[in-house]
Amino acid sequence: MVLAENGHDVRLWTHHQDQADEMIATGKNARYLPDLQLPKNISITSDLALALEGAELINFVVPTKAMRQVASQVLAVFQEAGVTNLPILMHASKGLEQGSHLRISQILEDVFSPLGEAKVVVLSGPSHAEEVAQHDITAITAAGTDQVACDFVQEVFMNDYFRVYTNPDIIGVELGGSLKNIIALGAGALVGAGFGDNAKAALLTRGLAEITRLGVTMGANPLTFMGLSGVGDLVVTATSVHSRNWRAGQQIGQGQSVEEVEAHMGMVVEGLATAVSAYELAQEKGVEMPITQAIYLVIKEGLSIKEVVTALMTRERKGELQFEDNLADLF
Ligand SMILES: NC(=O)c1ccc[n+]([C@@H]2O[C@H](COP(=O)([O-])OP(=O)(O)OC[C@H]3O[C@@H](n4cnc5c(N)ncnc54)[C@H](O)[C@@H]3O)[C@@H](O)[C@H]2O)c1
Ligand SMILES: O=P(O)(O)OC[C@H](O)CO
Repeated sequence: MVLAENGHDVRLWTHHQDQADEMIATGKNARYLPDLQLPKNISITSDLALALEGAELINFVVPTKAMRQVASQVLAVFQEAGVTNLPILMHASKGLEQGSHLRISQILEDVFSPLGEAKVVVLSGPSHAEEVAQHDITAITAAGTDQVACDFVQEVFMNDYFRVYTNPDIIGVELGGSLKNIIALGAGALVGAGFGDNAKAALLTRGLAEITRLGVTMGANPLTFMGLSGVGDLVVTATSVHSRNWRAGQQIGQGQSVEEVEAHMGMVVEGLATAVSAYELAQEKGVEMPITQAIYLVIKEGLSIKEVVTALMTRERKGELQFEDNLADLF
């Protein structure tokens, strides 16, 4: 909707034929934004080849677990059409691939490698779709290693209610956006289990510390986690009723099983799968992530929120900074 309102011709592809038919007939997206009329310059189709023809920018926004499959479908269309020059590939999804622990841009680079080196940009930051669609003020980050591609994404998306900053640190931006969902689940779980504001503040702060710890190990710039895609997205997701991750956490904190919560949400709760991937990645890299581990134990071993909170609070004593730390050495 932002792109269309900025005057660009947009093609919206869905794999559900009936959803496409309904949107074409009504001009509305009844399932996601029932009260809003879609701009007229969005054409809707379930024909992927039609959606891709001549596109300058492709935006992938399917759940992480569907990303490789959908990207492979796009590759097949390109190969069939004899495309040799890849358009800019962009995504706005937040997660790590199960098993490989790859970031989304790495999945896209991998899938499209038969056609050469892909220019991938991620658009990530504090942004609930419901609020963007109503023109509420949003500021977000376009990150990638190709500056021209990032500038292009910034240019086409920016307007007076949607402000885009560029950032070359795609590792940090993708990890910030993915890992905050684990902490948002935890924040909802604390509320569901009856804990208060002190607990929430402690979780967000120590959550950001462990996100940064894994991020820096993976090659990110620590300052990215102080930005929109780091602390910004953490705050919006961990404190908002719009957040699926927060709501899922709240229900788990109230005693519902993970399976029940996932089945009833009707939309992806990325933090559940990301907690497992991030825990495995942290183990592999030898990075301490106690909150992620706690959420992992709730998901995989069925521990209750109260049990993991007690375990977190009674861990060995620590320093927030070390007495021998030099501020200049921290970054
Ligand atoms: N909703 C938001 O406000 C928001 C904001 C920023 C980022 N994100 C991220 O965007 C991604 C998608 O989130 P969403 O809220 O749109 O989730 P969603 O569960 O609503 O799924 C998005 C779309 O993907 C489609 N889809 C699912 N599996 C598919 C497959 N195998 N093939 C083709 N299409 C498939 C669904 O039908 C749906 O139309 C997530 O990674 C999420 O973290 C969402
Ligand atoms: O609804 P959630 O929890 O998937 O969060 C949506 C976005 O990531 C917020 O920026």
